Amino acid sequence: MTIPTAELHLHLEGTLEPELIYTLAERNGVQLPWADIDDLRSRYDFTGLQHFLDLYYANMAVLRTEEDFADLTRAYLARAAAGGVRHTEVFLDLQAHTARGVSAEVVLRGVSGALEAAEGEHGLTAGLIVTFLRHLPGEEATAALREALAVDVPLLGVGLCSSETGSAAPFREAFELAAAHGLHRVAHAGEEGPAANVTEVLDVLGVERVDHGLRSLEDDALVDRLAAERVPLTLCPLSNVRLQVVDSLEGYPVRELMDRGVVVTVNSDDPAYFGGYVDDNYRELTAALGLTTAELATLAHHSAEAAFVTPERRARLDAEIEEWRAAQGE
Ligand SMILES: Nc1ncnc2[nH]cnc12
Ligand SMILES: [Zn+2]
Repeated sequence: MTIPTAELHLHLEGTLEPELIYTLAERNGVQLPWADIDDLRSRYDFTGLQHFLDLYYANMAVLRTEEDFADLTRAYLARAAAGGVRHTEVFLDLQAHTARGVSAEVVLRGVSGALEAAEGEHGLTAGLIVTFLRHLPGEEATAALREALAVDVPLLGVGLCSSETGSAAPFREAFELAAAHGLHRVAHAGEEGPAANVTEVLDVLGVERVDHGLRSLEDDALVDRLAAERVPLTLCPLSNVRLQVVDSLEGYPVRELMDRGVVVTVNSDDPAYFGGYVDDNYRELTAALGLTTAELATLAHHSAEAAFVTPERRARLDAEIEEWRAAQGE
């Protein structure tokens, strides 16, 4: 039985599998620049974040209609549920679609409709986090949030992702607008960028969780702060290997961060690109580091603690994790 968990760092567009890219390209009459699906797959050998992002944004060209976004979301939810995900908070790069002429309404209705059906179909609760693109100007993030707020779909929060270059300060206004609307706030930082980027998103954007945050380890005082304030890090082990942020899972510092009191969680980031969904991340990390049942249960409990859910929902997830632990016989 796979470990029950919340998934808190998952880019919906990063679940776009090569097969679905080809299906949607055919459905929408989009000409792909690859010879065939194997040619596309052969390009998934990334030298770093920007190399990956270039392909990730290019592949989004096949997503055009509300049905496309609903199909993508349903495919992810079915795979996630099969892999033990009980609650998911899905990132959506809205600006990457509106920039291509797909309306916010088409995107948000397709995704949100599928997320709302997940509880009935899979017993899986889900929320939607609109992620701002850091390589674009801050005012465009604010405008994207206003567009999203004008569509009648429930939003859980906002995030910040894409290339980790430049200051996050231009996004302060967008994050303040989000806070004023009662939305949760997260941001990618300390993935390829330095520990100072983590401090910046905490202090300038007021984020409640940090996505990746691995390079926080370069600043002892920051690690102590994350632990003291119980600011969770949403780690993505397979992503970090595939984007060459770390050399291998054998040296992955998840145990070190747990031992130092940091609320670390395990997530998949862009599973269609990085060789695995969240259950694959748990399994490969366990194989590499020899994680015990108790350590795995702690990681899963961290995901419940870090999730933006009601105390009742959290308690149900914690109880499922304890049932899983008991079933392991340790
Ligand atoms: N790993 C990642 N880092 C930053 N932005 C992203 N967008 C999708 N995946 C990302
Ligand atoms: Zn990410």
